[in-house]
Amino acid sequence: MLFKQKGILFVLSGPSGVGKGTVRKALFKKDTSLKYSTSMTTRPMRPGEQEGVDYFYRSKEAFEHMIENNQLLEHAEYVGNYYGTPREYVEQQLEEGNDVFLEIEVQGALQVKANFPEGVFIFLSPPSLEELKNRIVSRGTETESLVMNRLNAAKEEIDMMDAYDYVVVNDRVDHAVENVQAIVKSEHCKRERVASEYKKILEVSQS
Ligand SMILES: Nc1nc2c(ncn2[C@@H]2O[C@H](COP(=O)(O)OP(=O)(O)O)[C@@H](O)[C@H]2O)c(=O)[nH]1
Ligand SMILES: Nc1ncnc2c1ncn2[C@@H]1O[C@H](COP(=O)(O)OP(=O)(O)O)[C@@H](O)[C@H]1O
Repeated sequence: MLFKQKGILFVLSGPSGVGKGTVRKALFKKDTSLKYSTSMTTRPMRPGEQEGVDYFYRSKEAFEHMIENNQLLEHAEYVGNYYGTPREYVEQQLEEGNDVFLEIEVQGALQVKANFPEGVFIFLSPPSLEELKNRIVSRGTETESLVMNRLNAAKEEIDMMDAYDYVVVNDRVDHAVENVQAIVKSEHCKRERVASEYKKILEVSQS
């Protein structure tokens, strides 16, 4: 009997401004075996962003239609906009044996954990709240009141750290990327071991 292994779902999450996007982009330059799931959002496109690359940009109505039709694996309202993960791409890639990588905020990660407890959940943490504030301000994409909203959300999100399998501190981008790569490698080794034990049991039971 042929034993086909499913892919692993990796979820990178953490507060806004911690560097999730930066770390994910640097990781994808080094690791081409992971499939990135592009999210859908109702927030306006920022300069330099592209439809289908950074996000799928949709109206509130179109997004709500996706929710009603159960076409999102998870979704969250974050600082006044919707963000969500299209279900079909993720399920199809995992079924084909490909590893899928999500980069999402904390409420969404907790929903994915409820539906996919076998996923691997990584919390990207700032070295300090002070440094988090510096990063949000220096990125220059938010007004002062939005910076405060994001920092307040961050404090609540940091309290959720215990629900994750791993915590990676984003002190330096290259360190954080190496740590995420080490997690990916180690999860592969674990799954390989489990698969080879499973194969042995199948062989014994069929002989
Ligand atoms: N739940 C959920 N959060 C998402 C998704 N895509 C992006 N996010 C998160 O939504 C938050 C806001 O994203 P964005 O407006 O692009 O700002 P930035 O990531 O802080 O530059 C970030 O924490 C993202 O990681 C998604 O599909 N689902
Ligand atoms: N390790 C790091 N050290 C210093 N600045 C960083 C680091 N990681 C990310 N940044 C900067 O912090 C800001 C927020 O990063 P970003 O990737 O947009 O965060 P997120 O996707 O979590 O909201 C950006 O200006 C980015 O260049």
